[in-house]
Amino acid sequence: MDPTVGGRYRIVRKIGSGAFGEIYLGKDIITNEDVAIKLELYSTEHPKQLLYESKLYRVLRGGTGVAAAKWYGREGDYNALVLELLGPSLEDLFVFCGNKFSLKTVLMLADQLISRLEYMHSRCFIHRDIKPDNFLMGVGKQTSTVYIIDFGLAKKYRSPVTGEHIPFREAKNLVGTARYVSINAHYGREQSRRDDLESLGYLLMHFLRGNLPWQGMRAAQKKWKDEMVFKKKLETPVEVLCEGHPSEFATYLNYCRSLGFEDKPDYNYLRKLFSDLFTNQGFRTDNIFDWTIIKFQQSQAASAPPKNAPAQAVVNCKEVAGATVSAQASDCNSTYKTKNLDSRAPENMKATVSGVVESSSTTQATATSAPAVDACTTNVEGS
Ligand SMILES: Nc1ncnc2c1ncn2[C@@H]1O[C@H](COP(=O)(O)OP(=O)(O)OP(=O)(O)O)[C@@H](O)[C@H]1O
Repeated sequence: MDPTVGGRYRIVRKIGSGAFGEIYLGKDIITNEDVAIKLELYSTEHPKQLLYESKLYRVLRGGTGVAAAKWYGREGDYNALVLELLGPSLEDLFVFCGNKFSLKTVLMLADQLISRLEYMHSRCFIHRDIKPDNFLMGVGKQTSTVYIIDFGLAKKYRSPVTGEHIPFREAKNLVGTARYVSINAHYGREQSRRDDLESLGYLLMHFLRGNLPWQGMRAAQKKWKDEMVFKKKLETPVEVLCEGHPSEFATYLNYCRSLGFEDKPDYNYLRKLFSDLFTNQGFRTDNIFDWTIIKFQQSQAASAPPKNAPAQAVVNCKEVAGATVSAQASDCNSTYKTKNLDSRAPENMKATVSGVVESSSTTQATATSAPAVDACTTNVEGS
């Protein structure tokens, strides 16, 4: 195909892939700015997926932690969506940091992640696929900002005009990623705001603990594996899941699980829960994440024999490592990428001789459960 998209964005190289298409590093030939270009074959089974996502980007436009969508259209055999280029995902960074984040990093992330969900919910949509791969750090001046991506499974949960909530339903197919979905989603109940927040609770515990009790389950079929994950999730009391960690995490999860289907979550309460803990721990709001420190230590080790005292290192790393992380991120995060790009193959390609292994891959919505977004887009933008 033509290496230029929309007459303005030159495709440079592939940087990722997902269930519905591939993502490329691109360059705006007018401004010279780096961009991300998401491509979907026009004749795929889900030909409207990228169009749907482009509409979500329009609905969410202008929100903190939402990438700017620059262009959407057809280019040859492809649909293309040009986006602001972002940095590494929280999954990349989690692996980079040795499959664990410190309490400080988790609390700094929690604050932003709750706000991302609150914003999306305020625009009438739920995400339905909360997982570490779907949060990316920004680049340049935004290296400390968490961005929310992948709106392929997002669903309008209320009318932007009347405020009417979608009805409660049961016997729905599982939508999302088994490892992180809420218990209600496992039961086949229609998801709402509470489910995004409960998923976020599992994600935070995953970061803190380094794993979740229902990880790594094996079964011959994905359906059975999901059942095993569900069973283990049900059998694990919140207090056991959060054992050895500050009680605020159990409070968070119990609160999410206690919400009714249509309830508006008290986002301020949840943020305060974690910000009070942050303060009580004596942490400082300095945007120094675990990966910032590791990058700083690596750059120190590479340049000179490290003689600095640890305290000195922390003081310096904000300036120094901030720049380093930024430089790496704009180079498409090669430093942080630990996964083979092709490891993002759809679930059915991951079955092994011994069966399906529990992983963090997404279960896609069926065509009927992915709603049309046009009405909301028009209304939200018109309101
Ligand atoms: N704006 C962006 N800048 C840089 N990289 C991006 C951007 N958007 C997405 N990516 C990368 O491309 C990958 C695939 O993107 P995305 O998750 O949106 O696609 P998908 O086809 O919906 O994938 P999935 O199978 O996870 O649902 C992401 O994991 C991320 O690494």
